[in-house]
Amino acid sequence: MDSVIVYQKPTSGGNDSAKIVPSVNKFSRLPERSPVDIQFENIVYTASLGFRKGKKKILHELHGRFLPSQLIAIMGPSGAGKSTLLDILSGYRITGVDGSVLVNGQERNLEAFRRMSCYITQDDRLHPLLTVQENMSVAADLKLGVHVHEQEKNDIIDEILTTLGLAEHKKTLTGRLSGGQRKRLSIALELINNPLVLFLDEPTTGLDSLSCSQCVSLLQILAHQGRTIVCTIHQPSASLFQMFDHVYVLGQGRCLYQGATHNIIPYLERMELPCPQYHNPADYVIELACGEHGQEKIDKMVVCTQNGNSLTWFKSSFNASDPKRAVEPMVRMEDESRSKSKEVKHGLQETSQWNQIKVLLRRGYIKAKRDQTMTHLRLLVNFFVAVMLGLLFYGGGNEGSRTLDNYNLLFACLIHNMMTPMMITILTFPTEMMILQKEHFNRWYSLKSYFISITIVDIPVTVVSCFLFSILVYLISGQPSDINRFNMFFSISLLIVYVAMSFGLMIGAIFDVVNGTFLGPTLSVPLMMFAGYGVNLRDMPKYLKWGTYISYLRYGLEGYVSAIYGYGRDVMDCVVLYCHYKNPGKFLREIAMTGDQYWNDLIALLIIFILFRSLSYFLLRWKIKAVR
Ligand SMILES: Nc1ncnc2c1ncn2[C@@H]1O[C@H](COP(=O)(O)OP(=O)(O)OP(=O)(O)O)[C@@H](O)[C@H]1O
Repeated sequence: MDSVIVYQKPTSGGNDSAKIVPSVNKFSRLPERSPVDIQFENIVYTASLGFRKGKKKILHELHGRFLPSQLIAIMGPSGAGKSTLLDILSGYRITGVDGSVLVNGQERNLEAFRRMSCYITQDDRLHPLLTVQENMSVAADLKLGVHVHEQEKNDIIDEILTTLGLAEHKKTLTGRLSGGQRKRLSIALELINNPLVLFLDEPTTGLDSLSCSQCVSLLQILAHQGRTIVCTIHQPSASLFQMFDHVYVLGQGRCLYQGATHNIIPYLERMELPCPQYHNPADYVIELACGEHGQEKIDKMVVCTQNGNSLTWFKSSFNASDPKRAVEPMVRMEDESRSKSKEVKHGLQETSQWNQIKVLLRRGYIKAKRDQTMTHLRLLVNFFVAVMLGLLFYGGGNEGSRTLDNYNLLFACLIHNMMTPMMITILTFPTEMMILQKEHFNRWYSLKSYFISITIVDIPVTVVSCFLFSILVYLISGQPSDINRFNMFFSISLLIVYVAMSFGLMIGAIFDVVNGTFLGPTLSVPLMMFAGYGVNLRDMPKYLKWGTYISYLRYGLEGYVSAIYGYGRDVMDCVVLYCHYKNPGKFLREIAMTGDQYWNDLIALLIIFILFRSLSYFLLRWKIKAVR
């Protein structure tokens, strides 16, 4: 039966959270599949503390059962293991985990389970440069597939946004939404494919009390429609606490209470730990879990709940030994997942790789258009640096007395083309990585589709900014008026930019912004040393020669020199009495370059680019698995 959802559109501007007033509004998209009963037994989580530092047991042989159509709170003091338990139940954390998770009475099939569940992280990992509508439409295109008609997708989006009180913010950029609105959008995005199970890590953190109760009452409604909704929550107010149907209290990685919310007071009385009058039971139970009333009280509670195994305090209507309920839905669930896998052959994702790439390219294009750093600033920086370098070395390109200056200019161009794209990638990718982890785990797209799309989407801005830089520097500094030489100069610049970006991607995929910003330039210094600029390639000590083969800057510099001075360039002008290097051949001999290595350098750069790109893909794949 369809249930009723309760949000009314605000009537005028101002703080909308104060105006989302319950009203009658039908949320027709009820779960079409059977409800999900989650049971877990003997869950142990052991975290590795690092090389030779041993291990730490975080969760201790936990048991528990979460029923469908209930809003469940995992509560406990900070560090009790709430997020860890949620990660394990959602299937996000798989390393270091022992014990079993049962879905409708049968061992969980992680793939089938992921198809019907979603995980909403504590920090709202959203694309700030997309509007609410754009975010929703990308999610719909990725999660509903191409067989769903556009109009149907829009109806679904409208319904969800209206339900969650976001309809009037459709055109607002996500970055400008309030904390509560962002939280609701995070939920809205995952509701698009109508999951049966929702896991939310601290959905109320950072929200004011009204937004908190709105968020929880929304979850309550969604749960009562047949979904199983599990949230971690820190220390709810008394009124918020009452909104949950079921509570699971954790302390020191063990279960102190599991049962209906209204049974917690009788439970505490039975334990001879009565909740003081006028005291919020949630506060009191957290005090107990913290050990404020003594360690023996914690131990006593763990024994009484059998570490989560006891079902005594579940609501009275619950019948644990209903075999029909335990098996039948699971059979249907398996059937659904089988029939689904017959019609969709895209791995865990709902749509084909081609569609994923298409949608991600569309999203990438919108982001690039609005991005101040990656697009506008990048174009501006290239323009200004090119003009400044051009003016500094004005007209020196064909002047025999300034050959060494011109060589310095080529090196400066090399460093610019390396540093700017590398640093931008190192600084921006870790934020993208957080969103990628969430969206990839929630099966929006495969890593391959994501990687292909970020490689393609950046091409126009990269090519335009590199071309702008190259042509300005080339013309202002008076390099040879030869279109072939310019093309050679531009091609080397573009390859250096791409190699540097891939290098930045490798660092950004593994390290955070702080470590990445340190490592990027630090690792680039030896590469500069081996470029053959300070110490030329002939004078490089034998035992360090290998460095010149692996430094992509060496191929860049050699390629530039070949483009400008190689291939039989004529003697240059000389406006003073004596120009030592007016003969390009003499200059090339002096810097130990032959000037005819352009194609070798180009191929070497291409190979390094392909190598770095492939490596960054594998590092990304490894990182995504390693965090789990
Ligand atoms: N990979 C890890 N290595 C070492 N310790 C870990 C690791 N993961 C979790 N822990 C520890 O396990 C404990 C539980 O962490 P968890 O994040 O689950 O707590 P929590 O109850 O969600 O806390 P909070 O409410 O503060 O978020 C903490 O003491 C944490 O330091």
